[in-house]
Amino acid sequence: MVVSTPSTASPPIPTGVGACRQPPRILSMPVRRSATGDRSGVPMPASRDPISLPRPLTSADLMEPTGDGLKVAYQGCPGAYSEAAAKKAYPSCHTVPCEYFETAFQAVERFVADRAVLPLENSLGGSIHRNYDLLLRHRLHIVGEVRLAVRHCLLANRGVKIENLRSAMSHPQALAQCEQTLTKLGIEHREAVDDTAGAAKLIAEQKLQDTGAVASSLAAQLYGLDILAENIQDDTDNVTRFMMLAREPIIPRTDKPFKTSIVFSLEEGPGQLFKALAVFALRKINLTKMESRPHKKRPLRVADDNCSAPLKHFDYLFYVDLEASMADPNAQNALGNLKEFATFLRVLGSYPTDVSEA
Ligand SMILES: O=C(O)C(=O)Cc1ccccc1
Repeated sequence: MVVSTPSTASPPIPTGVGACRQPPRILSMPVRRSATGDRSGVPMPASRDPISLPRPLTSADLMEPTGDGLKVAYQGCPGAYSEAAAKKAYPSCHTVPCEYFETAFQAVERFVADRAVLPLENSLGGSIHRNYDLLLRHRLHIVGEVRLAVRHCLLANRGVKIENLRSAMSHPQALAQCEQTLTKLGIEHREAVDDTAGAAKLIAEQKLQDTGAVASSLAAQLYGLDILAENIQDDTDNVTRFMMLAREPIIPRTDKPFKTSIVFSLEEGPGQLFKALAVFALRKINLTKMESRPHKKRPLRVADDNCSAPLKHFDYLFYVDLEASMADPNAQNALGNLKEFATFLRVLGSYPTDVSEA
């Protein structure tokens, strides 16, 4: 097998189920870096020096990298929780702050970044629906999940006391997660902004005296704010689940716990959803999450290989997470069966389950 290196892309990450199962025999490995300098854990010699000649790829090289040199795009300012999630997934990555989620997706699509990180659900606030829609409108693949314990702090400019605060500024999810505590502290008004760290930055830059930010302790440090209260979320078990997205899927495995995220739509009619769920129940595949999104009035341009894909109308879209790997024939059969009657089906990704402490 000859490994080819794409001219502009990252080093080759094999695509498709079952690709590269055998340890590859390398005949030649061109010395080339991508425009973004992506190294993704694949050996890339810098010169013809015999000491730095390429070593054969191992299966470890084909796993998700831990992040050395990897660029990970996230929505928000430095100190946002999404950045912490990126660091948890890829400890030695470079994080790339982006103004909007859309920008983070585009950064990966245009090879400016290698991964995007996206918050999808929270143990208190539930699903972040807008981000589910983004997954469908773009062609990125879920390659990992990270569960992050979110501990909110109340931040304010030096010298400001809690009694001086009339307003709390943050991401809407963060404000919702602290609603009762903020009210108990006597803070009446809420101001929603795009991200928690962005609130901290704005309060510091504008030297606001009557507004506090709900954000991380790291944001306090980065923007020179005082921490007036810690752990202000209404529920101590406040966990957010983030997804890691990439241009190419990873090779699913069966030697460790994997999840597979899918989205599908069905014909209208009695029993359709029952039939869809039976596909998994009959094969003893556990579902860890299910979300339905009404779409009757909102046509969707679903990303596929044809960029001029027509708008499609779905009554409902069902997002389901399966406790199964796409490398498992049982899961492949289940999806094959679902495809027979679903009006639309897309596998968003098959990725290792985050079994670490949140
Ligand atoms: O605004 C942030 O810091 C984010 O990363 C989004 C978010 C907001 C609240 C909880 C978890 C993630």
